[in-house]
Amino acid sequence: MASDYRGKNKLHFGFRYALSGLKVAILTERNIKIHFIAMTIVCIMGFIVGLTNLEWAILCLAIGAVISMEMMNTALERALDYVEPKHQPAVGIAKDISAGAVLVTAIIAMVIACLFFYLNCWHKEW
Ligand SMILES: Nc1ncnc2c1ncn2[C@@H]1O[C@H](COP(=O)(O)OP(=O)(O)OP(=O)(O)O)[C@@H](O)[C@H]1O
Repeated sequence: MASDYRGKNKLHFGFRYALSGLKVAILTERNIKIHFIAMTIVCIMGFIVGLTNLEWAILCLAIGAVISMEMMNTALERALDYVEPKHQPAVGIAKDISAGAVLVTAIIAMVIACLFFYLNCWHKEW
């Protein structure tokens, strides 16, 4: 389909490939499924405690950052597995750093979510 992609429908095909990547990531990656479940729980809790518009915007950015980072981590892992299937310390370090980036983003998102829930539960005039 390379010729189609290079043709006038480039934008359409680019979007289709991106959606297909998202679908593969959700279906095949356990961690991404966990992130989506966590996102659903956080959103339900957000509705329950009544987050403000600004809090929702910040939370959406944090959730988007975690899921995007996990997808980039998956892409890197797959590319490295293809390029270097054998055990190679440099590959291990690259994968660990990439996984560390996901962890940092996920911790920050969790802190933001906990802070908003705390502020809305204990410091709100009901
Ligand atoms: N080719 C390799 N050479 C050296 N170490 C590797 C290699 N592949 C994986 N590792 C080590 O094993 C760890 C797990 O790698 P793997 O590719 O299995 O990721 P994963 O467990 O599927 O990660 P995730 O849970 O994020 O999908 C890496 O973080 C790295 O430390």
